[in-house]
Amino acid sequence: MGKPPCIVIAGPPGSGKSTVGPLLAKRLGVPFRDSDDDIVARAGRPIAEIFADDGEPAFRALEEEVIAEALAEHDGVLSVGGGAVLAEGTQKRLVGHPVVFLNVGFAAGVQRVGLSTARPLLAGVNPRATYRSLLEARLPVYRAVATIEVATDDRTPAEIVDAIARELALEGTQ
Ligand SMILES: Nc1ncnc2c1ncn2[C@@H]1O[C@H](COP(=O)(O)OP(=O)(O)OP(=O)(O)O)[C@@H](O)[C@H]1O
Ligand SMILES: O=C(O)C1=C[C@@H](O)[C@@H](O)[C@H](O)C1
Ligand SMILES: [Mg+2]
Repeated sequence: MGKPPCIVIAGPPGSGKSTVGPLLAKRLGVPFRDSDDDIVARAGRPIAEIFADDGEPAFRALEEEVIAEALAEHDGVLSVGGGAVLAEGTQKRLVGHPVVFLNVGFAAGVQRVGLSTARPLLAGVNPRATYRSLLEARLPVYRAVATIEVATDDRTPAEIVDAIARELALEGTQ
């Protein structure tokens, strides 16, 4: 038997992918990876620096590459960067994987991201407006790639892990 498809965690910045992903992996007793960490390790520079030095298209190309590798070889939970699912190649590669969409509303999301410069997409003149339009524009994309959607507002990371584990078990019975 081949390796089971890894569980993918997607969602906008501040939805908690890097927080919930490791907790879910721990609960399931499997390894965890985060595509943003893989990118930083490969480039040897922080994400904001890659955006500034090489531009967003170069970042997106690297992102698609590290995710393709992780999907092929990783046996566990993979959190992907907030914009990763916009790439058509990644959308195709996600088919057959359980994909969890961590949804977050504007108010909770703004509070969580704190609109720091570590997130280059939100480092412009009006980060709140940018964040609002990013949530709106991406919502249908997250929903299209996801097999499970979990609301994260007013839930602790532990409660979110419980909800995902329940949904995954249900999904596994279909
Ligand atoms: N359910 C939650 N309730 C309250 N705070 C949370 C929750 N989930 C995450 N956080 C906090 O929100 C912040 C952002 O979370 P995290 O870094 O996991 O988001 P992310 O989805 O990985 O974002 P990015 O796309 O920028 O990598 C962190 O400070 C984290 O502790
Ligand atoms: O939402 C996005 O487009 C991004 C989210 C982060 O996870 C990083 O991948 C990067 O800052 C871009
Ligand atoms: Mg993250």
